[in-house]
Amino acid sequence: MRPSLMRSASQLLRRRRSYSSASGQPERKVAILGAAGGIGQPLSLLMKLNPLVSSLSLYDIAGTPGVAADVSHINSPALVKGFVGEDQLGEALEGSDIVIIPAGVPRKPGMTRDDLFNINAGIVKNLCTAIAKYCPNALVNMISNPVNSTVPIAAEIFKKAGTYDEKRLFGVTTLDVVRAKTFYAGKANVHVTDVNVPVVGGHAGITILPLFSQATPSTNALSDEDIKALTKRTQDGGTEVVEAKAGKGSATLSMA
Ligand SMILES: NC(=O)c1ccc[n+]([C@@H]2O[C@H](COP(=O)([O-])OP(=O)(O)OC[C@H]3O[C@@H](n4cnc5c(N)ncnc54)[C@H](O)[C@@H]3O)[C@@H](O)[C@H]2O)c1
Ligand SMILES: O=C(O)C[C@H](O)C(=O)O
Repeated sequence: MRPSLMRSASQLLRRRRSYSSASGQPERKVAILGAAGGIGQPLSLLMKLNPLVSSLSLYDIAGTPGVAADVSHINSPALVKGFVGEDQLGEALEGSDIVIIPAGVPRKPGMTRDDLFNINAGIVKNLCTAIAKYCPNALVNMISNPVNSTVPIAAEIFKKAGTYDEKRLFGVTTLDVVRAKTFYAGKANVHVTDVNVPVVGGHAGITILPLFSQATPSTNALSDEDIKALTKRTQDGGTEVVEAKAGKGSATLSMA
């Protein structure tokens, strides 16, 4: 699962050129499902600022008219449309090149990501069924937790619909890489923008495996104990934010 997990939406946007507009510029439609949520809103902002996006489709079960009106005033090329409720899901997805899914419930303190399974599995199942119908060739970025389970659920839905392509389905775990880089830079006292840390595995607790032995720039300044502590902090990064937000959700800004 990991090779697909590490790509960001902007990397995908650069790779994918589906069709060209009259101006000769590639046009790309991005749909965000769960666009009015804690992740959805800053993600909508970032996609609107991305010059590679020509059409931005913001879907949620509530709140998207306001988010779409707000984001649409930003003076960047993407044409923004808001869609609300299941009746408008098909229209929101139609023709999408990339679908990003932060729809679902976040953790509260004391919960594991697996505790979200029952509710988020159903949400993801419905959304992926619609993706298979309305934009079967889209690249799908799964953010909804538990990612270790929602990605296989999406895969099964797409297999059943006959649209599955392992190269088009991504679990978004970039946040683990972001955290590993930040924590390593702080401990090794190197500039964070110079840092690279590969992370393999999944996106929950000990399935998150940051490979600090492969980190660059390399350093002799870190002891085995330091590496253990960095590993644990990266694995528990989500919980650190959930506890700090004290019942008001999980990571949203670092995620987007
Ligand atoms: N992969 C990661 O690294 C990562 C990081 C942070 C959070 N998450 C996960 O992302 C999810 C969203 O987190 P959040 O903080 O944005 O939550 P949130 O509650 O702030 O927002 C979720 C949004 O999803 C919408 N929604 C619910 N059911 C829907 C449906 N059927 N169709 C469309 N939209 C629907 C809600 O209306 C809400 O606007 C959670 O499951 C969380 O655990 C993943
Ligand atoms: O920890 C969570 O519940 C949200 C997300 O998966 C994270 O890593 O921050």
